[in-house]
Amino acid sequence: MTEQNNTPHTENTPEQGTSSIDATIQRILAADKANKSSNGRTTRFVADDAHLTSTEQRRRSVLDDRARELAETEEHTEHDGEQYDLFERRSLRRVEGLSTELEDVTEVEYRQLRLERVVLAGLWTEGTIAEAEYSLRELAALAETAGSTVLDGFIQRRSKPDPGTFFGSGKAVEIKEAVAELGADTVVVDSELAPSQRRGLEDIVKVKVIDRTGLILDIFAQHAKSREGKAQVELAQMEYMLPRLRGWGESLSRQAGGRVGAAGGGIGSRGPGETKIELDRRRINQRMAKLRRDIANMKPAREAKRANRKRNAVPSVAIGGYTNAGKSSLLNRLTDAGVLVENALFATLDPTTRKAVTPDGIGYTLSDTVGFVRQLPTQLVEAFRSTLEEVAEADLILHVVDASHPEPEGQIAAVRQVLTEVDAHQVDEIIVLNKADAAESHVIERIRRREPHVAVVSARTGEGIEELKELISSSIPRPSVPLELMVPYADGEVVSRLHAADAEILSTTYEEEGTRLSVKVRPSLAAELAQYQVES
Ligand SMILES: Nc1nc2c(ncn2[C@@H]2O[C@H](COP(=O)(O)OP(=O)(O)OP(=O)(O)O)[C@@H](O)[C@H]2O)c(=O)[nH]1
Ligand SMILES: [Mg+2]
Repeated sequence: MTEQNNTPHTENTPEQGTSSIDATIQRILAADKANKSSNGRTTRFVADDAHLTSTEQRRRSVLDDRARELAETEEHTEHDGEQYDLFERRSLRRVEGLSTELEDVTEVEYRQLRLERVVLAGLWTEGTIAEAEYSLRELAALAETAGSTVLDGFIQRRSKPDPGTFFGSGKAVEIKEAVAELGADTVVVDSELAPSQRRGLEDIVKVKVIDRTGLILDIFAQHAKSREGKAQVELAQMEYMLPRLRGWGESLSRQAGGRVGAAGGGIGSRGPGETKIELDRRRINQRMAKLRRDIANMKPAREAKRANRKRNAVPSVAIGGYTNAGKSSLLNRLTDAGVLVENALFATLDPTTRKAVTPDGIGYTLSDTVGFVRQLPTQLVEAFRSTLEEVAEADLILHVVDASHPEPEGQIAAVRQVLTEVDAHQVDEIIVLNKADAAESHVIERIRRREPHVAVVSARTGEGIEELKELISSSIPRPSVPLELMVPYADGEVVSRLHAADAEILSTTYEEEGTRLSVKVRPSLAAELAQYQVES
């Protein structure tokens, strides 16, 4: 990414907007303030901490677990959480405490914005308030992973997003107020925004607005290491950026240029600006075409490897699951792979494949994959399709679940949705409930009851790992050709090979002429062993 500043730069200084829009907002704000001081009150939003892991507690301390209501009146109580109508009217909850540095992914190579201090905002349209809070807390973790500091977070109860400003202009003004008060430079919204909604909201809050998709793309961009991974992320970013090209910074630059009327357009959005956007668009399209070609060219190498594994009939096991569930830790536990384990979201983007053996000596491959997350951007699923398809071709999926999460069901569902999108849903699956050392037993029991194939493990302590190995062993395709062999002692390496390779050794006896073995092997190996075959 280079900093080119082709588009007018957005500065986040409060005094910048001097247009009529700004004046209007100031007026609304002043009126709102007056309103508030007459009946405003702040309460703490208390949640049950007992089930949290240390990670979540740390995260919470950043959030300070405060969800305050901004537009609140005297008669409001916590029970209003269940009263939809009340929430409709005054429903902006606030959760404090976040900051970072974030590269503006929607501007890939066009502009780089540093985001240091962010405010989060999400809509609570369905489910429980607890679920809405998990989602916002996850957004906080994502923002921190991207390098931001989270200052505060808000949840608004609303049946559906406002088409113009997502939160509705009234609530947006409240967010603006919080942004100004906290000195935030960015608002991160916990959904994907339509380009017009992002613009509408940016118009009001007066700082940069990015959405969940943009944030996740940014993390992927920071973490991609392989050439293929980088190309895939860049392609996803461009796909995301293209329809939003008009958007970034436009609202503020439009004001700077003196906006005429409220109907859009006006000075600064036509003429050279328009030409520039067309140029950008063409450049991006060209670049995307090149990326697609590059990615397609990288595919054969991986396919060749895969074909090789298939030819040798080595069973493949894919580790999949929600981000931070402990997939890499499990791979390390099962194979000593030494893969990076990090308490960070999307630590792994490039799939790692390692050899592993079952306790009775059957070889298989084990691959770590990119983690999933709720609302994984479709652009990413598309761009990473070739990587994800590897999961679809596996013989078995170890679906790793963070059992220390109070409600892992939502994560399980999110993962399965992505698996379905890449046609991996018909592959055999073992639910691996990881982090058993930190999990609540009732959560484990609940999932055990729901799921047919469950293993409970702790990649950290090693608990349950042996049982998981047995389960993998009985779930992968086993060698199927029974052979009776007599191997002369002079050909000792054949016996060691049988031990090392993919054979099930049922019995071994040492006789005069050599070693007699009763084995089961894969068809390819059976052909090679024909010369040693004897009657049983
Ligand atoms: N308490 C506990 N923590 C664990 C366990 N397994 C993994 N962790 C922690 O969970 C965090 C994430 O582990 P990773 O193995 O990097 O998770 P991942 O699923 O590969 O994550 P991404 O690659 O980011 O999607 C790390 O801080 C691990 O130390 C476990 O069994 N118990
Ligand atoms: Mg990982």
